[in-house]
Amino acid sequence: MCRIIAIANQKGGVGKTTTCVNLGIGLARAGEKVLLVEADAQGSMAVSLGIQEPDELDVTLVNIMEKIINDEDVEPGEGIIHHEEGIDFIPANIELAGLETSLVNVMCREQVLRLYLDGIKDGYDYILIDCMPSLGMITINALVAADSVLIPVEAAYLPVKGLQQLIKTIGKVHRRLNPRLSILGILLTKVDRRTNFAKDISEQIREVYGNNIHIFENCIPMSVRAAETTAEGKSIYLHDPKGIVAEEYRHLTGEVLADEK
Ligand SMILES: Nc1ncnc2c1ncn2[C@@H]1O[C@H](COP(=O)(O)OP(=O)(O)OP(=O)(O)O)[C@@H](O)[C@H]1O
Ligand SMILES: [Mg+2]
Repeated sequence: MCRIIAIANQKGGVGKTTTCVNLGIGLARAGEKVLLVEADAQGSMAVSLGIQEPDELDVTLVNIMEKIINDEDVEPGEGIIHHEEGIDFIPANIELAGLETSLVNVMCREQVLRLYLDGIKDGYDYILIDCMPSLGMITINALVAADSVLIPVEAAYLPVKGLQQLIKTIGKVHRRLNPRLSILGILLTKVDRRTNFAKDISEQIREVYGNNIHIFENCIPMSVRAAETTAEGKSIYLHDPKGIVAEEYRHLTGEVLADEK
């Protein structure tokens, strides 16, 4: 059965896209069939996967969502790009911002992405959705389509306030629109191992949420190697296979695989 995981945090630059790409390719390297969906007008996932000018793409998630909105058929495989590292992906670009605005007047506007993924999910073991840094209608679409949410949190400041808003939104979507939705866990990212931030933040999150929310055992260190992958257009497993970031993303992949389906 396919598991759909939204990677979300309305705070920008916390490592959502980096995690989506490296968890996705990690799962593919473990033999799983994986689709990555970019739900972000910035197009950074497309760039991270080697597409230099996402705004020049002819077919993106936007065209596919427009077809669903207009009740038109989507061809099998339409808009899906095969990546040499063993995953499929659907990129997005700036046009997604326009679509978000026009969703206001659409019937079932929260369900558009779910309707699309319902039609293709049988072909995949995992679908990961890379969300944008906002809690707008496209992110709500991702939460409605998902089974669970992975929340990357940057371990550089005390993030509980922003997390509360995100967790409240996830709760609301769970109650009103998608009873399947759960929180897969919080992943600490960009951890500076010379400081105690990661430990402090884990403790602070546990104080506020008790053991209700899983915090992944491993965390992703701050490393220029991770930052370089974005520009290189390849995963950390190719860019720096023996480094600590690749090792931590392999651990995360193992934890996600071990999580009961
Ligand atoms: N572990 C890391 N160490 C150092 N830099 C990192 C790490 N992970 C990601 N980065 C860099 O930080 C920046 C933000 O990362 P990323 O794009 O993954 O975050 P994001 O949450 O998707 O951002 P946005 O909210 O804009 O979509 C990028 O330049 C990326 O290369
Ligand atoms: Mg991103």
